[in-house]
Amino acid sequence: MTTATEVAAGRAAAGLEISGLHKSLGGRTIIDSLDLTVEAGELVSLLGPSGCGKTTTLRMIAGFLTPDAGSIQVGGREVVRLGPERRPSAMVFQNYALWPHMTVAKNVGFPLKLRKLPRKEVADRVDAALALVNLMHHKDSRPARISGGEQQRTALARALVQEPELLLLDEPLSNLDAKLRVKVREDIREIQQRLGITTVVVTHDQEEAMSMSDRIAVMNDGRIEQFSTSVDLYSTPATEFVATFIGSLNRFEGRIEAGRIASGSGVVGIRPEDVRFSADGADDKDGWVPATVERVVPRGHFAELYVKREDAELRAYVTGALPPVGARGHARVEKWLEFEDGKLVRRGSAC
Ligand SMILES: Nc1ncnc2c1ncn2[C@@H]1O[C@H](COP(=O)(O)OP(=O)(O)OP(=O)(O)O)[C@@H](O)[C@H]1O
Repeated sequence: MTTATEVAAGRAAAGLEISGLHKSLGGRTIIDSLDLTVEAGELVSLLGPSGCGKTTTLRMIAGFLTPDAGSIQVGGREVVRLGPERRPSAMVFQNYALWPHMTVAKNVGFPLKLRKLPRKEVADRVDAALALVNLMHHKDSRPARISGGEQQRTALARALVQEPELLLLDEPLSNLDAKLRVKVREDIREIQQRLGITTVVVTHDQEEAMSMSDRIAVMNDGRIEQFSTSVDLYSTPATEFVATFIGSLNRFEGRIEAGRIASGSGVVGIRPEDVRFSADGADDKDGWVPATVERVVPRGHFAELYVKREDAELRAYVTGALPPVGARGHARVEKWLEFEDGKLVRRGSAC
């Protein structure tokens, strides 16, 4: 029998290199000269709001949609003119696209059957793929009889059984409930790392992208705004769009002067965790400005405070003892981001 390790060994890690990708649909530019390099063995998410072109990009990588211009190379080989079945990639669709009349094993083995591989080899590779996603016990079940998470794993096994050099996942968790989503994304990441398989995931969920990916390509209106690690995107967003899309932001037109929001030409962005509230002790100096708590929203392990200062209303994330609504004290902005024409120009700090 083929083991999971052999499944992995059968797969050469290959990088993906996209350059100058362009696509118009219905007379409108959907993807505009997009470049993206994914290293061998890396998991990259395409993250962005609805309609920004994530799925269109993934479908072009998979070969289901032909670009108007551009190059797509997998492992250094140009694949842009090849049909999906001739590309070294396998895609897991958002709705899984399982055949209801076939068992889990038959579903998983189907791509190999199409390639007319010997029956014994198909059986061995199906077993190995099912073992990999921990589904051997459902081998003979039909899709309707297994859970959403198990259907997702069946679809994943059907992609992995093909030993692709590149794995493509379209919104892999969108049909699962919140709790299962966390478990399945951990499973996907674990399998992806164990196999070292180059993977591109489409998602509109920033938490999902941040928890799974080596790097994230943040897309906006058919372009990549920034391509980096989640830590870097969060701390040093290149644009106001990225800063607003990744995490939460207090946004003001103007600038920070002696710890206060003052009028000016730029834009100031302040992460809620960079706002401090103190109910006692602070003086009106070092950026501490008199403030009143207007709203307290418990969020589990932290709370969101809405504090009103003379210069602005700020959202702050706080932990520990919560002040009551109406409490007076001081609030201080510890760190902030400064943007001009939508681009980051400076990171400011009160210290
Ligand atoms: N066949 C088509 N004809 C015309 N416009 C299309 C076609 N397919 C997609 N589009 C448009 O292209 C844009 C990008 O669509 P795409 O599905 O790639 O977005 P997305 O980022 O994946 O969004 P979502 O998260 O909502 O799936 C959308 O404005 C969509 O309406």
